[in-house]
Amino acid sequence: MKEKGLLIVLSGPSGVGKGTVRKAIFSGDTQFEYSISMTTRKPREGEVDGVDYFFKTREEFEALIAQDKLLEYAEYVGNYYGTPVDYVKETLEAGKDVFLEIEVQGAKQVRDKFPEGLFIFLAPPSLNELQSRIVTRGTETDELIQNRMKEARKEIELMSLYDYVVENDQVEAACDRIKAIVQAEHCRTTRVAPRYQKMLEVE
Ligand SMILES: Nc1nc2c(ncn2[C@@H]2O[C@H](COP(=O)(O)OP(=O)(O)O)[C@@H](O)[C@H]2O)c(=O)[nH]1
Ligand SMILES: Nc1ncnc2c1ncn2[C@@H]1O[C@H](COP(=O)(O)OP(=O)(O)O)[C@@H](O)[C@H]1O
Repeated sequence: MKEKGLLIVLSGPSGVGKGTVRKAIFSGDTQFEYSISMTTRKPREGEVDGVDYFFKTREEFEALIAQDKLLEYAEYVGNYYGTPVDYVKETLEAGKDVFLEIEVQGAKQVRDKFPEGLFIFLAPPSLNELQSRIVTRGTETDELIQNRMKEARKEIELMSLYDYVVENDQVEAACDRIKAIVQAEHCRTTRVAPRYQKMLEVE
């Protein structure tokens, strides 16, 4: 039987650079499969349906919730965001590592369903730097920026629920740390030993 893939959850406050780091990881050769989320948020300029997100109406999203089609979902700054469960399960079963980039409420739900997942918190070098990244991105109004900073403080307090904290000081350095953590997780005794146990049983 094929060994199941690893579920990797990258979370952290809005504006810390999750999207940037994730895109950098997926721009090169990668052994991960990215799970594209569903959202009721309107597309930003340049975002493509089925690439950045699956963009849904609230009615469509609520139907997915009712049909149990989401591994987790959360309402964040007025919009729904959720992870399609079938894609995640099928990809893990196929032995591939699945990479989720989600906010903290969703990460907590995934932790309950997949305690064996690898939970990584992306942290900003400082709160000032976080705010200036959100402002520089220029996609939010002043009111939304204040909302996101309030959320960010609550999220940083939940850091200790994660297995690892990666500081996003430099994008490339953060990517390298994430890849190194995943490599180490693949070598964890509790993951590898069952395979050897099976070998011993056969021989
Ligand atoms: N719970 C959950 N959060 C998600 C999902 N997809 C994206 N998010 C998070 O929702 C938040 C808002 O995302 P977005 O509107 O794209 O703005 P961002 O702050 O630029 O990433 C971010 O923290 C994302 O990581 C998902 O499927 N589930
Ligand atoms: N390591 C970094 N150093 C400086 N700026 C960064 C870094 N990582 C991301 N950024 C910038 O911060 C802003 C927010 O990044 P983004 O990936 O949209 O965050 P998130 O997906 O967490 O909301 C963007 O303008 C991005 O270019």
